Amino acid sequence: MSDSSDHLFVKICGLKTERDVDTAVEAGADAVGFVFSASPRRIDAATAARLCRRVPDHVLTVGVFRDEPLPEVRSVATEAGIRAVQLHGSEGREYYDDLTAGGWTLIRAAAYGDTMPRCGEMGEDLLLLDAPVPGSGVAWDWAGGPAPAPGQKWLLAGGLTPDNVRAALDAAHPWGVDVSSGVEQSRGVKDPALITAFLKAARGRS
Ligand SMILES: O=C(O)c1ccccc1N[C@@H]1O[C@H](COP(=O)(O)O)[C@@H](O)[C@H]1O
Repeated sequence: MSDSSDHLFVKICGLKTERDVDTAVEAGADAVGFVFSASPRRIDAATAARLCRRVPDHVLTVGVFRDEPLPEVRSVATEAGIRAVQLHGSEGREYYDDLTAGGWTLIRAAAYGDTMPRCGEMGEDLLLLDAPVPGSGVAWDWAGGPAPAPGQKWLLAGGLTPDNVRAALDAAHPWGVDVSSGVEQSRGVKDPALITAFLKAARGRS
């Protein structure tokens, strides 16, 4: 993961095909995400393993989970060969400690709400602030409330698109962004042109 303060980290999530992965990598994504939870984007560990083999080392491979049992998370993450685990449910501290000990980078997803989480308080490496329903394509009020304290590593997600990502960055100043629905032609089906447009817009090259 790049630690450069002027580099915007961009994760493209919910990839299911070789074309999705190749497009995201060629467009300059820093991370690609594979969903292992109930979702139109869900893939199995064997498919993810095949896709991960196409991903160069400088791009982080992330598995997305939501309240699956810890042994299942470990087993799927191992078989898929992903390097990071993103947890979206009410997973306890034991998940973070166990998976950190196993060598995975941990991303903790939290819905934006009344209490502002702090990056690292569960042992995670990265915090992700999302809409209440993950993967719904619904945005939250990025500009309307408090953001994590400056200097924290956090990703903004929820309803981002090539058209609104610049405004979201200007309003919330996250360390990085994460998108799924906003780069799809239909629910669960990625659009290569939208993936490329999102990367260009996020990096200010539109
Ligand atoms: O994408 C899903 O279906 C999903 C399912 C379960 C947990 C997380 C999921 N996706 C995450 O949601 C955001 C992106 O949301 P959006 O579609 O761009 O609004 C991202 O963190 C995904 O990893």
